[in-house]
Amino acid sequence: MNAPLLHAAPQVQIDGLTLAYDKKAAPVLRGLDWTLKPGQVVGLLGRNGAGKTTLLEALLGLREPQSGTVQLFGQAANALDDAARARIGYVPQGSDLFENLTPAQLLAYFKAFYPRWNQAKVDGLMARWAIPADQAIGKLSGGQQQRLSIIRALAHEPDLLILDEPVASLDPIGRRDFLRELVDHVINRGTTVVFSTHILSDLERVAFNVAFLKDGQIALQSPLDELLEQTRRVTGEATAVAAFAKAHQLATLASQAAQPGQSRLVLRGSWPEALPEALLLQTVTLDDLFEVLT
Ligand SMILES: Nc1ncnc2c1ncn2[C@@H]1O[C@H](COP(=O)(O)OP(=O)(O)OP(=O)(O)O)[C@@H](O)[C@H]1O
Repeated sequence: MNAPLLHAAPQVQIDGLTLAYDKKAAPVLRGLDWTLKPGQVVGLLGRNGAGKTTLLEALLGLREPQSGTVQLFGQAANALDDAARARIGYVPQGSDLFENLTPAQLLAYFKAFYPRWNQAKVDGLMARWAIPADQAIGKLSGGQQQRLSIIRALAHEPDLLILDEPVASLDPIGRRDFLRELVDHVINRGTTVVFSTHILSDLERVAFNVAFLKDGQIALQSPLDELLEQTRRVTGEATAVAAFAKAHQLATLASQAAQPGQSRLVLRGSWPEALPEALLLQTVTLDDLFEVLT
């Protein structure tokens, strides 16, 4: 997997994004800041209704925020020129395909818009994923439509690929094939990828970074390995846990239910070699992190 070019100019730069559907209710996105560098692969995590789709649509300039700015490749997301637009691939959560066209007609239509269209890749994926080229899209199964949407998004070899729950209606074989395509041919050529999913095991296979969306903001973004390495659940007598966290400057990610007089904290930081015997330290999984950070 390519290392992200962390010194390079960001491909996505979001500053102070606030977006509400209903002016009377709390906004879905609340002053959100987010930066994606070229080659970064980020899994976007959040509970149902947290605002992942809203964020991805705003990122693509498809939703007008109340305040804040979104820049893609240094241009305003809602006023991209054609060259910048051609560098983006998007697989939306629902099908946005023209139901009366056939897959062959749809792909021929999109081919005309993209200078960098890889027909060999399209033909290969259409055959491998067994999509009937000449049947109306409306008559394909949900999984077949999702595969077609993925082929359409990959065909022009985008530099920025936005995937909103791309595997939701794929069977296990389809998911495995898609993840393999993503790792072997998309991530390896340095594409910046944002991938929202609720299937955490998929994310562990693909995403180098994870970003947690909570209360309308990116609560935390980190390389996944680093985050798992740095985080432990610590249980013990409340004052001893607090003193330990303070002494080693560990950040509290969450406080969980414990026996009276005890506390159980999820702490993040760099851990000392020698650990006090009175405290119980446990490693955490991505599922645990999802629970405490979303
Ligand atoms: N078009 C819309 N009009 C009004 N409210 C909307 C609209 N789209 C989404 N919402 C609301 O905004 C909030 C965020 O929705 P969004 O679809 O962005 O969440 P999500 O994190 O993608 O959820 P899920 O994991 O269920 O797909 C929800 O409360 C939802 O009801």
